[in-house]
Amino acid sequence: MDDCPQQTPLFTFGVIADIQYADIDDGYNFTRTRRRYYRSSLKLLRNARESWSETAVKPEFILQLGDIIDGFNKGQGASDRALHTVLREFSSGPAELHHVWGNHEFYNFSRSSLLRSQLNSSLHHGSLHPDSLYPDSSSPDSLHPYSLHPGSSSRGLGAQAPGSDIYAYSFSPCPGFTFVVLDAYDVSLLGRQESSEQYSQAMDLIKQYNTNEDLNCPPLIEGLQQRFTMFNGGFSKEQLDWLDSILSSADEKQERVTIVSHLPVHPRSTDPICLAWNYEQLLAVVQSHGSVVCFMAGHDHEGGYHQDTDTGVHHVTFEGVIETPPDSNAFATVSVYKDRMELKGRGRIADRVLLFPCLRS
Ligand SMILES: Nc1ncnc2c1ncn2[C@@H]1O[C@H](COP(=O)(O)OP(=O)(O)O)[C@@H](O)[C@H]1O
Repeated sequence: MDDCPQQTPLFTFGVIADIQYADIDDGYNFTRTRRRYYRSSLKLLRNARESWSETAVKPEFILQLGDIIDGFNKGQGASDRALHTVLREFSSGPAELHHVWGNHEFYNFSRSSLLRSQLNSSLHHGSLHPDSLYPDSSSPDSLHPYSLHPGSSSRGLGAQAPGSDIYAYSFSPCPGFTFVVLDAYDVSLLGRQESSEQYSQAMDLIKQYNTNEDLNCPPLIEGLQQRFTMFNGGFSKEQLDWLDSILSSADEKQERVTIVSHLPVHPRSTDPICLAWNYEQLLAVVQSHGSVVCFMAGHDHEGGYHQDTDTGVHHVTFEGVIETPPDSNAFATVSVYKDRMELKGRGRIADRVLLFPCLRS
């Protein structure tokens, strides 16, 4: 009997990426190779939400992997309205939300307003109030997420990244399992004030590789160096050190960890133009811990998958809603067992069984 796969999941969760809603006509990606369905993305989100509401085993939480609304909203003065529309669609869903931040979050909002918004799920997880997207902007510092210390709650919020404004935190939906939300634009030209030290450092870094006047234009047309564009970013040393400490603790407790980020970090799980700037450093941290089982990302709307041969870690890049035709879908429901995760994809997203690698001591 022991050899029979366990049939009842310990818990389930939903995943959706790159909704990029805007109340505008369809368009195309920059190279005009793929259609973007800006209004339809809301309908596909509704399909996902209805499916999650109707399933027998309700998801414990939903991972929204970033780019929830499109940057075009900003030019139309529609950022708040579009975000409100999308969050209202989510709010009737069955589960708490964990939001990841992507480049389009920063096209619409400043980092400081994001930290105070509903998109900071380390503050708001589980309770959506779409009528108050922007809590009082003079909210007291006591509301600031990083006033919390690295903790060890068995459910809900765990540790949060140090530093004044890094949006990264961990949570544990079930004993033995930890999820880590990473901030892939911690080192970036996006969301950083031009007068800031962080902006200067990001500019120094990108200019080592990209000499184009338009830094959104990749430095090369192929190869890994393409990733040094302004629509990507990376992880600071503080965030990497924080992740390292979270994973050390998970190793000790023999937990299984899933990391989520807008940007993918494995070159074989994505078009290299979508990789995080310092993906090698992130992979090195993951490699030095046995607890990580999966890395989930968005950004590359075509999706991708690779199981790292050294670590056994599954790198899943989810197909984006925005480039999914209205008669299809792009969301997933993941059932977690003690030895595996079963990913049930809908529409463009493939089904996968993600067996956990052996625990390393
Ligand atoms: N090859 C490119 N050259 C110049 N600008 C680009 C290029 N690709 C994307 N951009 C610009 O970068 C920004 C982000 O691109 P976009 O396709 O919207 O990103 P995403 O894939 O996250 O939706 C947009 O302003 C877009 O015009």
